[in-house]
Amino acid sequence: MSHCHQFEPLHIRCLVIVSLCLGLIVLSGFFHAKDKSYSISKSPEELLIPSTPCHAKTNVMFLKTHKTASSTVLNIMFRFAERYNLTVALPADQLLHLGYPRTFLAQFVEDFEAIGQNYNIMCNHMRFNPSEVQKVMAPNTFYFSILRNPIPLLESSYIYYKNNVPAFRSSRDVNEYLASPTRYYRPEDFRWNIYARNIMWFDFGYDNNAEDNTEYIQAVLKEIEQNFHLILIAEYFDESMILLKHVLCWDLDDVIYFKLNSRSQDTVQTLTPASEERVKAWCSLDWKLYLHFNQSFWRRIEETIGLEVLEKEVNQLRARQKELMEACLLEQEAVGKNHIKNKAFLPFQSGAANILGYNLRQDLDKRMLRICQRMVMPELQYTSYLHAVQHPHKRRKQLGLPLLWTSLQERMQLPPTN
Ligand SMILES: Nc1ncnc2c1ncn2[C@@H]1O[C@H](COP(=O)(O)OS(=O)(=O)O)[C@@H](OP(=O)(O)O)[C@H]1O
Repeated sequence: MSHCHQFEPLHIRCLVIVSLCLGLIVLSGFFHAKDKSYSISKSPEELLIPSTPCHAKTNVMFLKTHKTASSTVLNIMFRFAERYNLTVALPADQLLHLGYPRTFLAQFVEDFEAIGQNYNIMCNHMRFNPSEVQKVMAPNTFYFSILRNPIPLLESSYIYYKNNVPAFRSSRDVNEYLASPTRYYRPEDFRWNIYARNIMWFDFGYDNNAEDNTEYIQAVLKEIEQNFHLILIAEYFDESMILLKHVLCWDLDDVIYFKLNSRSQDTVQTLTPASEERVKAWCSLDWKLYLHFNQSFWRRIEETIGLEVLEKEVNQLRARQKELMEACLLEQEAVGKNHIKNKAFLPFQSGAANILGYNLRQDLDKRMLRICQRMVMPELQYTSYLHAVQHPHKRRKQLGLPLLWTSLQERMQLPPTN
């Protein structure tokens, strides 16, 4: 600073620099006025360019399809709901899903009779039924969903539902099942066999055993395009999050995530090339659904943000994710079910899968603990927790997990619910 007093031009330059800095600080405060729940360093470039000049959309419906990375999206949605104090359309009473696999009805939502069409967020599993969803969600709601390549999806589904799906139970492994699916699959076993064929088609509300007919498929694709504003692709999860963030006008921080509901590598089976081809034929409705929306996903990127911005922002997302993982996690990765120390964070285990979870660092202060807990909170625990917060007078959901709610809450050190 002493240089500033020596030479007049330098003095003026210093003044200009100081006022510029002050201006920047004020501006950055203005553009980032929304409560940032954790502070991750921002580059000077980011401070100069306001990331959200538009208005964040807060009425959002996410159709949670099965085995498509949808639990990670649900966690993002729940955190967003908490940040803005939004009302979530949660499963009623002891339901953990919105009536799935029954076709959705508004009465499956907790307190629908009292709250009516005033929910902001809806994202638990359901079988889509637009007219009933519209009774719950406001007319200006944004609808989106996610699809995954049916080949890895079927393998994931096979392992996860191994013990429940008759078609899976009676085959030795996924390759054997795919070698002659009709030997194991009986459409009459409707309740469980939905996971064994065209599960995404079913989740969108259609008949997963329908004939593969071009006219019918085109009609369904058109209807989905009318009902949904955006369809994401699990294989391009980070790209999907960036597109979502732009379309919803959310902050980058809103779409930072830790991968949830993944499996240990030793519970993944390898499909033979022949099996991969068979999935395309056996699940041809899902295959066509996926091909169609994979194309429109990339078209949408080109029409909106473009590949250059996409790449830049995907890198930013990964950098922030890494920062947050270092801040929150004991190990820098997900760990097997037997290595999860705090059983309150144990994800629901199913079939032959070892579903991974996370261990938090021991030295987190209160604020970071709150943030990190939410990043790793599995679907059922988070659903149950939000249900208790939103509906304090209702009976708490019995999770069927080893812990009772009270000890779950104590161990997670979550804030009181009323
Ligand atoms: N971010 C991200 N990117 C790519 N893939 C991801 C991501 N998050 C979760 N996953 C994978 O999604 C599978 C779990 O899907 P769901 O959470 O939808 O399953 S569930 O229906 O709710 O049980 C599960 O797949 P499998 O591991 O093959 O079973 C997860 O690994």
